[in-house]
Amino acid sequence: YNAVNDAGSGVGVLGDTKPLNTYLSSGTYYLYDTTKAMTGVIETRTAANSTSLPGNYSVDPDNNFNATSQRADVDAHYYAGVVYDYFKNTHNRNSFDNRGATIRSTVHYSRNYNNAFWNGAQMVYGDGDGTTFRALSGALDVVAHELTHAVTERTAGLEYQYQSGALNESISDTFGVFLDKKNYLIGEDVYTPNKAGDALRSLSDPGLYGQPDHMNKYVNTTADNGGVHTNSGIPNKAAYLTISKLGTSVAEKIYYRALTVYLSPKSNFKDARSALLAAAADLYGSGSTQYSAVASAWTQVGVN
Ligand SMILES: O=C(O)[C@H](CCc1ccccc1)CC1(C(=O)N[C@@H](Cc2c[nH]c3ccccc23)C(=O)O)CCCC1
Ligand SMILES: [Zn+2]
Repeated sequence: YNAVNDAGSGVGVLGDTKPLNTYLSSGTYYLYDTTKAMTGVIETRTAANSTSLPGNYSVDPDNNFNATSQRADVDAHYYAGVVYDYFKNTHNRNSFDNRGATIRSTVHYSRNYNNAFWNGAQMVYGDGDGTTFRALSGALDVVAHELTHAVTERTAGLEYQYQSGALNESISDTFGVFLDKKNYLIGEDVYTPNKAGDALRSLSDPGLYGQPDHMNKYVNTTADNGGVHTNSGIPNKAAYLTISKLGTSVAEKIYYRALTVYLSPKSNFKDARSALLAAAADLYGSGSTQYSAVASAWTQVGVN
């Protein structure tokens, strides 16, 4: 039972090779990363197209996870490590609970499953049907979105309905953009694999994918827990305006402080404006250009 950490390698959903932190035990390599300063580990499992969780560990005989069937496993494991490192290195947060909790992912959930989710205990990813989605763990912004739900649950605890739910959604999309800096899109790497240039959501132009970008376009509905994936367009637009003005390294400090110090379960969009302003004032002063950029962003989306 020689349990040592091994520098494995794997091929991801987009066919790219990447290093993997694996674990050798009794001649088998596991997607089980013990290299982080956690009490827990980062572990990746497969549901093997069933819906039973957490499923069995993803394993390989030679530490080269390069089978097509392993691509979703590779990216879920690798990107979970990237997101762990982001919260630790950028915000000094040790896993989603700030106490080094194990980060567990399960891939190959169900059959042709065009979605992903955090179920309160772990991340779960479908393989997609190959038309609407390819394996959803293949997108860093999706993995960051899901793990940020866990952080939000342990901090602000934003109730997943109506405005607090849309805010919860927007926080996850915003940290998705903090991690996946190449653009202001969500899910573009895994959405409609046969169609280039589109995405699930756009923070810079929420209207592109049917989301409101101003309070006067707020959608009153009971569907989707009160339209949490629709009305997130409004705080998403404010986040875009803030990030494009201040840059990621300033914006992410303001957002993280608002999330962990000022937001609470029933916070609405107006409370979010106040929370972000309070965070900006703490970090840069109430007369700062950072403070006025946040104020301007929320005024532009009709939240004063
Ligand atoms: O984490 C979330 O907010 C979404 C969780 C959705 C879910 C909730 C409860 C049980 C199962 C699934 C998953 C993601 C999401 O935004 N899903 C949207 C859009 C979407 C994805 N696949 C779909 C298939 C049909 C309709 C909508 C969708 C949704 O479920 O609305 C986040 C990033 C990408 C996937
Ligand atoms: Zn979400």
